[in-house]
Amino acid sequence: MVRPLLGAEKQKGGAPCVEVPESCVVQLPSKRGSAEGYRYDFDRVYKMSSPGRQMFAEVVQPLLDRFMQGFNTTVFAYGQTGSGKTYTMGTAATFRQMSSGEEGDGIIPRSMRYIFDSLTAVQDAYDISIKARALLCTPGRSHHLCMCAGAAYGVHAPAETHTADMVSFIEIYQDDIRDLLGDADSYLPINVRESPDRGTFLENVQEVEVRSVAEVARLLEAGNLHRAVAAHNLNEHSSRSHAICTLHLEQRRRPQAPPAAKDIPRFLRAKLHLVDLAGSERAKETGTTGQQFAEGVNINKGLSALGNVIGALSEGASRKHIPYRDSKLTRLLQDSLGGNSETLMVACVSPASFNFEPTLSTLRYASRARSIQNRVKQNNKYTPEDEIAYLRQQLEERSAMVSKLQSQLDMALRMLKGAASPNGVKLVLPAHLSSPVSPGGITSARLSYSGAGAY
Ligand SMILES: Nc1ncnc2c1ncn2[C@@H]1O[C@H](COP(=O)(O)OP(=O)(O)OP(=O)(O)O)[C@@H](O)[C@H]1O
Repeated sequence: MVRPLLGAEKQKGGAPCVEVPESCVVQLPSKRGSAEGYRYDFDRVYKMSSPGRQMFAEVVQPLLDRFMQGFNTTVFAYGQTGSGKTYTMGTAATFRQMSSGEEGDGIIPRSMRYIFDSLTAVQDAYDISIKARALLCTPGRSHHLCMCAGAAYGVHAPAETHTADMVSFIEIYQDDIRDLLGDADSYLPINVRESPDRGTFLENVQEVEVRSVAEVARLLEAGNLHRAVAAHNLNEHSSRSHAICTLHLEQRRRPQAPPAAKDIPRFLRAKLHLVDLAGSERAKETGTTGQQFAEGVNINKGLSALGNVIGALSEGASRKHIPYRDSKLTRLLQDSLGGNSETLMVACVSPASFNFEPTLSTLRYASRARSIQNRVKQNNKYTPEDEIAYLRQQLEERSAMVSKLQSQLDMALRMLKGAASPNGVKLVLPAHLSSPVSPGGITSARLSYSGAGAY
């Protein structure tokens, strides 16, 4: 993704130096100005101010379709500070942008709307219930698709399935994972764990249930308020952490599914990581000191660990050890980088001539990543433990709903009993409703009135 030259870059004397001669090619001039230059081929290159709609339709949407068919998916933006990662991902989208839809929207708002719309459309057609959960935790125009072939299903979540989403939104700040929507006072450490079924996952993160784009938007907007951001010479709103928004989707065929739906997988589970990395930076150019300088050092350290993992993976089977454990970022993205995930890397670059070196480095980085071949599989294994966890969750949800209804009814009854009627209306309650309501009272409660006039 090659963003436009910014006003501040023009003022600094920057001239455009990135060429896009074809839709899949990026060129940089040679450092000495000879005709040779540097040329890189990618799956697709965008050079425009509002690439959102086209880029989403061409490269993100097909991945989301696979995600809804049970394949793990990752989209991550990489590039130097100020190159347009947050803009491209749409990480800082407000509630309004996320839920209404605008031309300049980035990948995250578009993805959320697309996923919920797709699931809702299927629900309308087939009477499917959709449920989402939100889980939150701490810390170009060029891109590369590392995709592996796999059997695709024509329709995802067809008739009579139950679906559930869980979103997590975290930041990794100075190699510390922080829950962006969780309880800031929580003392429980957030750890990266691994399991054969779930791959890498986070322990001790809060889960919040969501059922619509609006609910996810509200959570992500709130999470963004907690994200570490600061101004420096190259970006007024520079992200000081890596942000990872994760959506977990589970689809379960209903027992009463019609015979036509019997050949669809009984169970599908997949996770989608949407990652806005902090940008690589040089203190000489950003002019950072003190705390911001320390942040920059940590950002570069995490990115260098990521570079080492990509480098090792690009060597293929000859490389036995992949240094995932060198940083929390690479541990958390282990599946995305070299495991069971279809991954899209969006390499963001500035066109300004004075950013030549970081741009060249980003293109080299993306070019190496392009040779990585992941092995993906559809996640459709359904174990007895899954069934137990599902039933337990259903039970907890229903108990919570009953408690909520009880307290609402108790409150309403107290208000009714305490109110004095101006025209002599007397409220008569059944005896069992005179005291706080029992669970059985919810279905049997009836209010009756005696006396004249409306209350
Ligand atoms: N495609 C684009 N069209 C117009 N402006 C853009 C585009 N991409 C980025 N910008 C502008 O460039 C500036 C830097 O973008 P952004 O904050 O997304 O960079 P970043 O790579 O996330 O930086 P950092 O790593 O410091 O967080 C912002 O002012 C943003 O509005």
